[in-house]
Amino acid sequence: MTLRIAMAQLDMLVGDITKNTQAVIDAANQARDIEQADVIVFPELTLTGYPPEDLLLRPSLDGRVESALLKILDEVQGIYVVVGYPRRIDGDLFNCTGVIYEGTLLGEYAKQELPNFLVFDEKRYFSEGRDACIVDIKGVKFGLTICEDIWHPGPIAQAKEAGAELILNLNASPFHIEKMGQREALLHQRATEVSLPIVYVNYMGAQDELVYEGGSFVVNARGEKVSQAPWFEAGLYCVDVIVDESQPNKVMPVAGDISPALDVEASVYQAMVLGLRDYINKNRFKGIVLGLSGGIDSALSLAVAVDAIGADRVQAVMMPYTYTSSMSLEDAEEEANLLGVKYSVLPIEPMVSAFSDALAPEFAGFSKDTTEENLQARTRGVVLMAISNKKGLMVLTTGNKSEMAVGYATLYGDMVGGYSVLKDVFKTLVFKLCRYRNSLGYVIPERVISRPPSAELAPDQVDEDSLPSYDVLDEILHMYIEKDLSAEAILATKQFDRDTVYRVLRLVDVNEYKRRQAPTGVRITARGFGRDRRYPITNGWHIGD
Ligand SMILES: Nc1ncnc2c1ncn2[C@@H]1O[C@H](COP(=O)(O)OP(=O)(O)OC[C@H]2O[C@@H]([n+]3cccc(C(=O)O)c3)[C@H](O)[C@@H]2O)[C@@H](O)[C@H]1O
Ligand SMILES: Nc1ncnc2c1ncn2[C@@H]1O[C@H](COP(=O)(O)OP(=O)(O)OP(=O)(O)O)[C@@H](O)[C@H]1O
Ligand SMILES: NC(=O)CC[C@H](N)C(=O)O
Repeated sequence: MTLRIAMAQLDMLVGDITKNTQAVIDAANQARDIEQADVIVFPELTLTGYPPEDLLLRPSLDGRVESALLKILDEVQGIYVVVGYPRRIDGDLFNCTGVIYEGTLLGEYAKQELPNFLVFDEKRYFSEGRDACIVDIKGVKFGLTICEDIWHPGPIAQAKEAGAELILNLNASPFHIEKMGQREALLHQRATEVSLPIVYVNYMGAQDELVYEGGSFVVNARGEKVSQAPWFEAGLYCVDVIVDESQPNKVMPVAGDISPALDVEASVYQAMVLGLRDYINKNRFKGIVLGLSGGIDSALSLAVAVDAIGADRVQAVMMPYTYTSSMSLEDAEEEANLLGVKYSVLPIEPMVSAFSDALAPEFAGFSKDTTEENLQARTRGVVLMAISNKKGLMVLTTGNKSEMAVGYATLYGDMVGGYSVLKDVFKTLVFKLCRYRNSLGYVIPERVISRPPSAELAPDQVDEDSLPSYDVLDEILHMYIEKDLSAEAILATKQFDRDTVYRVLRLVDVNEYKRRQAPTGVRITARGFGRDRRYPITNGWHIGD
C-alpha cells in the first residue's frame, strides 16, 4: 500500500484565524482532489500563524480557535488534516496539533519542548505537554511532534516507545545563515536514533523580523534526505510512503525531488526580499520610498525593494547637500534608471540653511560638531517621512548591522523608517550581496561597490576615518555580538589592536539606546538586533566582559 502525504508549505497571516482557517480548508480540498493525498500536514500553530505573541493572551482567543476547529471538522471530508493551534485545557494553554478526519478529532498532541531563547518566548504563554500522541491513519501509526520537540531526543523517543512508525513534525522554524544545514544534520541524527522516517513541514513567508524559507523535507529511517520542497516557494509538496509489513522498516518514504541547497548570498538575498515583501503587503502599504545617496547601502536596499514589490511601487529620492559629490548624484541616477523606479532629486540646502539660521542664536559661542552633520541626516528624514505620509509609502531604512552595532547613524535622521533589510547584515556581507545581485543582472554600478563608503556629512569624509576597516570591525562585532566573546577572549583569537577592540565594544554597549529605537527588519543571523538580543539600556556592566 502507498500513502500520500501533502506537506502544506504555506504562509499564514498572524492573528487572522478566519483567513487561515479558510486557507487550511482550501489546501485540504486541493490536496485531496488534485494531489490525491491521504494526509495533509500544516506548519506549527497554523490557525494563528507564528509567533502570535501576546495575541495568545486575548480573552477571545479560545472561542475563535474553537470556532475555527469546528469549521474544519464540518467542512473537510475525505482527507486526514494535521493542523496546529493553541488550545486551553483545564485552564492552561498548550501549543497543540490535532488530526482531523471525517468530522472527528482523532488525536491531539501538546508540544513538550517549549523554546524560550533567541527570538522564542513560548514559556510566556504555553504549558508543556507530557504525553506522546499516536494516530492510526490507514494502518500506519503516525507520531506527532512540534518544531522544538525534534531538537531534543525525548519526544521522538517517547513517540517510538508508544508505537510510532512515522513522525510528523510541524514547524515554524525561522531562517538564519547556516540553519538549512543544521536542520538536515539534526533530522539525520533524530531519525537514526529511533530508526523512523520523519516528515518535516515548515512555513514559507515572513512575519516582522522572521523569515520562514520553506524547504520542508523528508528523511527515511536511516536519516537520509529523500525529498525536499523548494526554498522560498509556497505550495503543496507531496511525498509517498510505501507501507509494507514484510519489510524491517514497515514505512518507507519514496525518493522525490530534492531542492538544491542555497549558498549564503543567495539565501540571505531571498530572505531579505521575502521579509520586505511580506511586511509591505501584509501591512498594506502602497509602496516604498527611500533615500538614495549613491552609496552602497541604499543601492542594495533599492534593489531588494524592487525585487520584493516591483519597480512601479518604489520611489527613490536623492537629497543632495553641499558635500554630495557629483559622482554620488550620477550613481544614484544610474541605479534608479537601471531598476526603472521613480526618481526625484530634492536638494536639502535651503532646508538645512533655514534650520541653521533659526538655531544660530541658540548656538552662538558653540563650534561646529556632529550637530551640523546630524541636521543634514535629520532633514532628509523629515523629507522622507513627509513623502511617506502624503503618498502612503513606507520609508525603507538603509542602515546595516555594522553601523547599528556601533551607533553610526543619526536618531530621527537616517534611522527613520518602518522596516530595514540590512539591519542584521554586516557591511562586509553588503558588498558580497551587491556582487551576488549583479550576477543575476547588473543593477548596482560597479563604482558604488568598489569605492570607499562615505557618509558625505563633512568634506572628503570616509567611514574608515572614524571606524576601523570594515573587515576588522565586522570580525570584532561578530565575536562580541554573535559569539558572546569578551574583549580579552577576542584579543586572544588574533593580533587585534587592544584599543580598537575596547573602543568597538564600548561603542556597541553605549549605543543600545539607538538600537532600541530602530525599526524592525529582516533577521538573517542567530543573533539579530531584534528579539534575539535584549540588553538593558541603563546598566553598570563593565565594558567588554
Ligand atoms: N543613553 C541614551 N538614552 C537615550 N538617548 C540618548 C542616550 N545617549 C544619547 N542620547 C541621545 O542621542 C543623541 C545622540 O545621538 P544622535 O543625535 O543620533 O547623534 P550622534 O550619535 O552623536 O551622532 C551620529 C553619528 O552617526 C554618524 N552617522 C550619521 C549618519 C549617517 C552615518 C552613516 O554613515 O550611515 C553616520 C555620524 O557621523 C555621527 O558619528 C544625544 O544628543 C541624546 O539626545
Ligand atoms: N544625498 C542623499 N540623498 C538621499 N539620501 C541620502 C543621502 N545621503 C544619505 N542618504 C540616506 O541616508 C542613509 C545613510 O547614508 P550615508 O551616506 O550617511 O551612509 P552609508 O552608510 O554610507 O549609506 P549609503 O551606503 O547608502 O550611502 C543612506 O543610505 C540614504 O538612505
Ligand atoms: N517554533 C519552534 O519551536 C522553533 C524552535 C527551533 N529550534 C527552530 O528554530 O527551528
